[in-house]
Amino acid sequence: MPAPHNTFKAAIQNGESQIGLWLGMANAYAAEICAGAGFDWVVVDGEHAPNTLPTMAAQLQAIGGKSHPVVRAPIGETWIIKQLLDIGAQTILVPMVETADQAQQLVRAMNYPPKGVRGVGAAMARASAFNRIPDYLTTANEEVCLLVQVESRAAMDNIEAIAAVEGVDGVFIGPSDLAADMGYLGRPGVPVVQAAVEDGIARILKAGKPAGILTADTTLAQRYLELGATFVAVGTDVTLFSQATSALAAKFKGMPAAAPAKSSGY
Ligand SMILES: O=C(O)C(=O)C[C@H](O)[C@@H](O)CO
Repeated sequence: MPAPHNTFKAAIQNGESQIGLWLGMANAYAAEICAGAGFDWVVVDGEHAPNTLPTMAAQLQAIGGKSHPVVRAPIGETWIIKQLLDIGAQTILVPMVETADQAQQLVRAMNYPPKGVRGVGAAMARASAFNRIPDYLTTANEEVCLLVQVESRAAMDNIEAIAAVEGVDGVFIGPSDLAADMGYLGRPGVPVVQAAVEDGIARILKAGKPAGILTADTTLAQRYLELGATFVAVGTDVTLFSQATSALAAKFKGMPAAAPAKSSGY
């Protein structure tokens, strides 16, 4: 019995659009609700949400097979990736990747020897169904999926080199951090940033790798899909919840509905 088949990895490799939602509430109940909404993938965010390994594990259990969980590491450290894989994440999103060397290190972190340096602890790991998947160790490498984030000018300059690294399964553009690095903090929608994003998507695709992004702007999301982006997240649980509760309170309290912050793009 092999490691679970990574349907998300297969889908993006086949060019099948995957629509996602970002999870920032760091809560298993909220994750279960969102996973049942119908999104192809959901991001358990270890970078910007108040998550710990136990909270991320609980969310993976709650999500179950309702949607494909993509777990974002807080940073691309080998030991962190090892722990995320062991709690059962098969698809890992790593922020702030700027060079091919970094990407190569991340590929090694994702894979068991001899391909990589992932530590062998599967006998105690949720990833192996607590040692109930007899062939986990010999099949796991095929089913992990590494998504790297390019979100700075330096990273954008290196897109081809990063995408060319064998074992990088997708390249995600981070528009908020890219805008900040370009001098447009909080303004990912300005034309010069959008031009860089569109150029980046085209170059990722030309390099033969799936492209991904996050935007809560429906028009932009459709544009990115038309440009060929494959894994596109179209909102976050936090923003949806915050805006819906504010609007409901305003409706009954006779308050003016607060305009959602335009600074994030999601
Ligand atoms: O820089 C970005 O944009 C991203 O990395 C995506 C979102 O901002 C994400 O960080 C939401 O928390």
